[in-house]
Amino acid sequence: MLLAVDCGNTNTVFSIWDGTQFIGTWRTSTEWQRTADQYYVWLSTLMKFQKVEADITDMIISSTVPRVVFNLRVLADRYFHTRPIVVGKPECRLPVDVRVDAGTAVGPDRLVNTVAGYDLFGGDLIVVDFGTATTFDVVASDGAYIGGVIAPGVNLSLEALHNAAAALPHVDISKPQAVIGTNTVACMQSGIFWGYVGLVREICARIKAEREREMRVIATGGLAPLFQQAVDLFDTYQDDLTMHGLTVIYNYNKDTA
Ligand SMILES: Nc1ncnc2c1ncn2[C@@H]1O[C@H](COP(=O)(O)OP(=O)(O)O)[C@@H](O)[C@H]1O
Ligand SMILES: CC(C)(COP(=O)(O)O)[C@@H](O)C(=O)NCCC(=O)O
Ligand SMILES: [K+]
Repeated sequence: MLLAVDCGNTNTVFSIWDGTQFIGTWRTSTEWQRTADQYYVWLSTLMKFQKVEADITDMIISSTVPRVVFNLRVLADRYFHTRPIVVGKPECRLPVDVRVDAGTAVGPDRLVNTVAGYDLFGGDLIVVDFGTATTFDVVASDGAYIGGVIAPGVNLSLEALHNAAAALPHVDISKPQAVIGTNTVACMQSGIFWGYVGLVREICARIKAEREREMRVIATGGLAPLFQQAVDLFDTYQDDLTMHGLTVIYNYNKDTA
């Protein structure tokens, strides 16, 4: 079975794919110091607890944090006796083209999102990923990744306000009742929530205008549901988009090995 690992700047997600479906998914915070032994104790404990029986024989990794890959490689070698496929490394082939400026190291999560989006929906897509950063990945009609947009993440923006201004508290994001806030927390939530709605609308509209075509907008990532339920910004919300992309890339590399 396949262990797929999606490591973002905030969270790392492990999923086990039995060839047909994901039979277990677990999330931990991203810490590059975590060792292979620590990962294994954590993972095997949760698997036992949820009675997930899996003979892991293969592993694929996408990591936006280069430093964590070393210990994940040790995990693969020591506990699963396999060499992982690492997205972004030359030996990992992608089923789509990447058409960006020479020398650009595109975030592997964005490449995986592109592959997943194209596999599920075909071309002419905008994938919006609400992670630590909010990324927009533009997928051409032939499935190629042709660039995109990187904006500060929702929680990052709230943290920045709190860190930079002495009188602004730490607040969690939620949809405010009104645009005009009548207390500090409501004012901050309004600025970030409605500011983000505007950001997503404007960027998607400009991408479509630049491409001179209609494009499907897919949302994924931790905070996508908040925006999905609150306003009409996306055509589709796809919770496990990145994980799906990892299985597609894994199969592609196996088939063309
Ligand atoms: N269900 C949730 N509700 C609220 N915040 C969440 C939820 N899931 C994730 N987040 C927050 O959203 C941000 C993005 O999370 P995630 O998509 O895991 O980021 P990354 O892939 O960059 O690690 C983080 O700040 C995280 O704490
Ligand atoms: C933009 C990102 C920080 C997003 O990471 P995430 O929010 O998923 O942790 C990541 O994709 C990255 O480090 N990209 C490298 C630069 C690029 O994609 O062009
Ligand atoms: K991500």
